[in-house]
Amino acid sequence: MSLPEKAFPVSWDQFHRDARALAWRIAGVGNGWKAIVCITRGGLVPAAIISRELGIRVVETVCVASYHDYTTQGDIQVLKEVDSALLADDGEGILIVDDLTDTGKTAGLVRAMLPKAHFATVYAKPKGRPLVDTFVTEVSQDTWIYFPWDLGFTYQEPIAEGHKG
Ligand SMILES: O=P(O)(O)OC[C@H]1O[C@H](OP(=O)(O)OP(=O)(O)O)[C@H](O)[C@@H]1O
Ligand code: HPA
Ligand SMILES: [Mg+2]
Repeated sequence: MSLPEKAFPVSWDQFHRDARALAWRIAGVGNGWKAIVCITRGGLVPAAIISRELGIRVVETVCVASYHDYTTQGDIQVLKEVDSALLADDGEGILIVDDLTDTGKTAGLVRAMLPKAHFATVYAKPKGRPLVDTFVTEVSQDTWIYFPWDLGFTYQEPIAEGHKG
């Protein structure tokens, strides 16, 4: 397991604010969305917030997994496809939501299912950025984003201790 150099920890409060900021940006793009398609599991949390903010009550999932060993990406697996009723019109009027795009592999796969859908993520890294239409914050490729649902309270070593030779 190789740990990325930089850490970007996100609290629940910050995630809520960032997901709301994403909802504001999507509201500026258009309205009348037919449904949200959220990419599980990470997309479930921003999808709940966006669904509430924009009044989109039809929320579908596409279930994809690729990071099987914490920070190491393996083969991408589609565990559940999008309901065929939502595949009409190549995804026109559909809002795809995920927590982040990193290498862009997941975004590329789901985009191919719904080519005309609008793709939104809360965070984006440079490799994945060209695959999403709307995002809130970009972090560098060598940064790992720690989401609040993956974290607990632990002792933090003082900064100076970590720099001792
Ligand atoms: O741009 P990529 O390199 O494809 O990575 C981004 C994807 O990786 C994570 O999901 P993961 O597959 O770990 O599953 P999870 O959402 O269940 O945590 C994250 O939630 C994105 O969906
Ligand atoms: O930076 C990340 N953080 C959490 N999950 C992820 N899945 C891909 N990249 C990341
Ligand atoms: Mg995911």
